[in-house]
Amino acid sequence: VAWGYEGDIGPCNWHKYFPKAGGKRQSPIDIDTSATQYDGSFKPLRIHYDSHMCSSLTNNGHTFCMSVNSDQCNLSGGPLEDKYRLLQFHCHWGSDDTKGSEHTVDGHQYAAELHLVHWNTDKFKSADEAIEKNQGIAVLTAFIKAGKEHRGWNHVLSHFKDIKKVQGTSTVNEDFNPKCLLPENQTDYWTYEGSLTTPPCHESVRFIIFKEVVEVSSEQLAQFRSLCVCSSRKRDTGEDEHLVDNFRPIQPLNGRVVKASFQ
Ligand SMILES: C[C@@H](NC(=O)c1ccc(Cl)c(S(N)(=O)=O)c1)c1ccccc1O
Ligand SMILES: [Zn+2]
Repeated sequence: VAWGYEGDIGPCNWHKYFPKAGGKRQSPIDIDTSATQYDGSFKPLRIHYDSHMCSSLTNNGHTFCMSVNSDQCNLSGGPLEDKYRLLQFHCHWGSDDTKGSEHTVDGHQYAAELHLVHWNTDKFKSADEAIEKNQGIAVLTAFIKAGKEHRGWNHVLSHFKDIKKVQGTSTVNEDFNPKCLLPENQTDYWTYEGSLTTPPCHESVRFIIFKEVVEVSSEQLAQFRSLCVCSSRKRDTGEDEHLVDNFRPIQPLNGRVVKASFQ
């Protein structure tokens, strides 16, 4: 079923075709820093990615998605009880630098948000199984704001011309380690239990959201916006429709508590 971020197929109607979108533990949420609870029991987060992973970059009409097929990119520790493997990473962004992130912090929205999606290899046999199950998915999340240029992002953006159109795919073989896209401080983060922020909105996700914000240049952010939604549907002026504002609105917390790894 076609879904999107505006009009009749937008987030307010997702629940009609994807019933879980109306659930009690949906994402994204606003992080009210005065209500977070410090949890001193978290072990150090262990993020072990190798860079010799062949991966492909695709424009799926909703975002760009760098899929990873390396069994050496693993995540464990922190709030996680099991070992998780990197499946893909993608971003959400806005039509200008004042909006674009899905989660907000004390009501503040950032220009973009990076999601590194991992699946639980201790409990499940495949990502397709894990994506529907509680504790199946862990997403490392970093906020992005406009500032100085980020050289690591250029490795990804350099492939965007190949995926400008929907279903465009480019193979990325160069030595690229997505760990370079994360902030330096990987000990301070918030974490809570939520859902996929896109249909089918399975309530299977543990979000781990770094407090430190990553900077990229405004020109790099503009490159995110250069992706096209679909080559077929041209606007009456004949120009491409760009993929922007692909962020879901804030969802009710419903009594969930956001834990903090720091005081
Ligand atoms: C947009 C893209 N979504 C994902 O691939 C996705 C998968 C897992 C997670 Cl955990 C997230 S998220 N945003 O919560 O981190 C997003 C998508 C494209 C096409 C069809 C369905 C579909 O879901
Ligand atoms: Zn996402």
